[in-house]
Amino acid sequence: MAGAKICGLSTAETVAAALEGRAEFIGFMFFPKSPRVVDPETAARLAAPARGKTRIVAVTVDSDDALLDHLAVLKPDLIQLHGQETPQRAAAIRARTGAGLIKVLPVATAHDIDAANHFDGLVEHLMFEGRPPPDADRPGGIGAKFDWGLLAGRRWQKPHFLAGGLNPWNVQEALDQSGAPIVDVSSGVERGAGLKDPGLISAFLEAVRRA
Ligand SMILES: O=C(O)c1ccccc1NCC(=O)[C@H](O)[C@H](O)COP(=O)(O)O
Repeated sequence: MAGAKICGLSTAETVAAALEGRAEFIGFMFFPKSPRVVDPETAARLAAPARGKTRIVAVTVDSDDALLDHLAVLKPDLIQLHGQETPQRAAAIRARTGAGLIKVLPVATAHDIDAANHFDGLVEHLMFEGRPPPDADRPGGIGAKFDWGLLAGRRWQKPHFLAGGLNPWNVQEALDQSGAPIVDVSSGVERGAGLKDPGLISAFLEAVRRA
């Protein structure tokens, strides 16, 4: 069975829905322009009932060291690198924080997937997400899909994530086409910008379980 991550949580009700549906990962967003942004103290409060039951992920975009240090109040299991971080910067973040890393690679073509080789073994998980259009105001969480078949038969040292444009109605097809071991969703379980819906979270996790 595939694993699932529910990303961009900002309320106790939606954290509870993710836990109830047995999400393996939950994500909190620390990119200031995101409609899902929370501060580290709020994330720590929301994450308290989840600790030890699921893996807690802090999503960052080309973060400076001050934010990384501030994330200590959350004690994330993993830090998601969603910007232009190089392998050298990823190694420095791992050393500074002691957290495992998820490195996100934006994908439009098969060539984009090769970039993963620079991070394989260095990070705990790779994540492949549809490449946002050039005029997007943020590098993720906008429902951008790619050809899921590009991942078929591909494996790296640790299980990888598929992300971008998934929802309760297409996740089975995405898993069938990609063979991805873990899926990640944000806007596909929302009823409005940044507003996660507990019912959609449950439906997504149920669809992953059934796939
Ligand atoms: O969610 C955001 O606003 C965001 C901003 C900047 C970087 C990353 C962001 N989100 C990351 C994610 O939530 C995941 O990549 C997500 O699974 C994919 O988003 P979606 O296509 O909306 O499901």
